[in-house]
Amino acid sequence: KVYEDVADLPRLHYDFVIIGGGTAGTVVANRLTENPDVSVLVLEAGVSNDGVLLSEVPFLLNSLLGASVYSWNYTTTPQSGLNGRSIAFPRAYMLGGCSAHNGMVYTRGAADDFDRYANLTGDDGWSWDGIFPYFLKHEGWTAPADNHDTLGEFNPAIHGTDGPISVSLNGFPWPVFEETVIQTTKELPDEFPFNLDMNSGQPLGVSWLQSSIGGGKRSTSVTGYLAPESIWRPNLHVLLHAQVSKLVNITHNRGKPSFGGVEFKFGSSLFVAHASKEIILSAGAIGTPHILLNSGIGAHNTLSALGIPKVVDLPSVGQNAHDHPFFALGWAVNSTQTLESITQNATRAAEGLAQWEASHTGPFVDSGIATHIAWLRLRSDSPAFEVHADPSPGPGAPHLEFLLIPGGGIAGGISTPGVGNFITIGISLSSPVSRGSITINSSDAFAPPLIDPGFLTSMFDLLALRDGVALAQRFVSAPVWDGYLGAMTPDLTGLNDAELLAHIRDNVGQSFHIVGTAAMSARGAPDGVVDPNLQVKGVAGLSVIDAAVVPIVPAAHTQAITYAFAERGADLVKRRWA
Ligand SMILES: Cc1cc2nc3c(=O)[nH]c(=O)nc-3n(C[C@H](O)[C@H](O)[C@H](O)COP(=O)(O)OP(=O)(O)OC[C@H]3O[C@@H](n4cnc5c(N)ncnc54)[C@H](O)[C@@H]3O)c2cc1C
Repeated sequence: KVYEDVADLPRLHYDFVIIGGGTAGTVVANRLTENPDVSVLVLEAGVSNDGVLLSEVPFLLNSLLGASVYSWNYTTTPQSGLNGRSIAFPRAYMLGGCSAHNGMVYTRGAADDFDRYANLTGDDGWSWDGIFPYFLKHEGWTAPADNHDTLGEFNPAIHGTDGPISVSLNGFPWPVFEETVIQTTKELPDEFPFNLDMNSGQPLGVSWLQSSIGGGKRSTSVTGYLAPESIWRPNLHVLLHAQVSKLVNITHNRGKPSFGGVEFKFGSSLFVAHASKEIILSAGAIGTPHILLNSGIGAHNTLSALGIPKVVDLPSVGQNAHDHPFFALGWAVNSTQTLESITQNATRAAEGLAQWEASHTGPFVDSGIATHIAWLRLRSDSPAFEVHADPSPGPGAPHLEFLLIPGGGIAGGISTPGVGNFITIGISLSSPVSRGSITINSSDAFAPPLIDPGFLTSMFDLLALRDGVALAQRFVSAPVWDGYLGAMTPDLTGLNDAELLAHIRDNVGQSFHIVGTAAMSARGAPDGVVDPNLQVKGVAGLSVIDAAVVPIVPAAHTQAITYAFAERGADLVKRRWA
């Protein structure tokens, strides 16, 4: 049951306390409470997602991201790689976490990404073959909202059909743009080959977009994992508006410190929830290291300077923060068939929403983020490789991602060229070298952490994005774009190299895929925060199960890996307590 008031919560003692009811936390809560003898409390700082239309309707994504009530409203530290800019850093503040608040793009990454995790951790369970069953387990493939013929748009053999998270192809067509993209794969097949399904572990090429949407509605970790059949289990309690500050009640268990309690604030009062078996941190790549640091788990020097009592010296906590830097190119087009036909036409927008409300069909069933995604490698003679060795995990993994968007002014306000009709190629660096950190500068556990994703601090990242700009221009140079494509907006064609690099630094944003801040590493490795079983090193009875454990960001948007890792993480916890 979901509780909105701590006074209604039946008790404060449970077998497991899960911190964060987000993408991963709800998966773990569901799986652990499949055993009726196990009791679980989920503490979620944010608000309810129940009936939040902005979250349910895929096309309202921009408004959702603009609504401060559903966000932690973070801002990064000044980014030296972005010419000193600080950028807004949205993170969901609601049940379901980022799954209720994200762009819904569903991509798994390259098999090479996962095989590298297996090598790094010495645990084959994190390899592509080890994780693949967990992709199938969480996924429930669903027909698109318009029930169009999907033959040739995906490979059914690699998708799950019975899992709780709906995944589908777009359910509203943009035929002129879609045909132009597909024709490009025929005219430039060596550089931009068609790939039937980018989620096979071999993503290279151009594929149709897949999203966590079912029946025209956003599918979230709440609609999937806290559906009525699980949320009414008597052994599962979820408390909203409960912000965790730190772990408390230290004892010792076989020579290791162990925390028996979780301190949280409800209203203006502090409470402690007790876990007799394990505390599971699922507060995400920002919240998890923040709570660890507040609890005395981190670099001793930093903690001492702030007067936080030291519990375990784990210098990797909060380090290794990284995301995919994102940059967009836009062009005017000679067609009225773009997203602007809705976003710049109040009558059509109102009709679209009314159609969605009546039948869950029409343009509002999709996010508008893309029709296709291209995953591409840099040329082997790229100047980027002169400043850094190839950071990609193998030849089957991309360096760059293109979101192919039938409009401008898309999610997050990435490109807002003004009145007219536009298309956008969103360029994201899939294999960033830059690293930053999540740190604290206060002993007040409720003070926000310092978020430094370290964007473009490596020259490799800047040069690779510059190659991305050239590749995007190459993409739209295929003959099929003649007569359709208008002027580039803003026009970068006249910039010299130094001006282009400066323009990239001035305009790069995030992809919202931060990971790595409580990274897993091999047992006995000097770095890392959790071992391959996701237990915090040097602490008893404490695990991390969320995107923070991913040691290197995959060439993918990060919700699919988070679901899959959470499913495996839940299995590991269950096995420990079987
Ligand atoms: C704006 C945005 C767009 C995105 N778009 C996509 C996309 O299109 N496709 C994709 O694959 N991925 C996308 N992502 C990334 C993806 O959604 C995340 O990587 C993934 O959902 C992270 O899951 P998580 O469980 O680690 O964290 P979250 O889902 O963020 O869950 C953490 C939860 O913990 C709660 N919490 C944090 N601190 C505390 C505390 N102290 N006390 C109590 N509760 C706390 C939070 O409120 C939150 O509910 C996007 C992310 C964002 C922010």
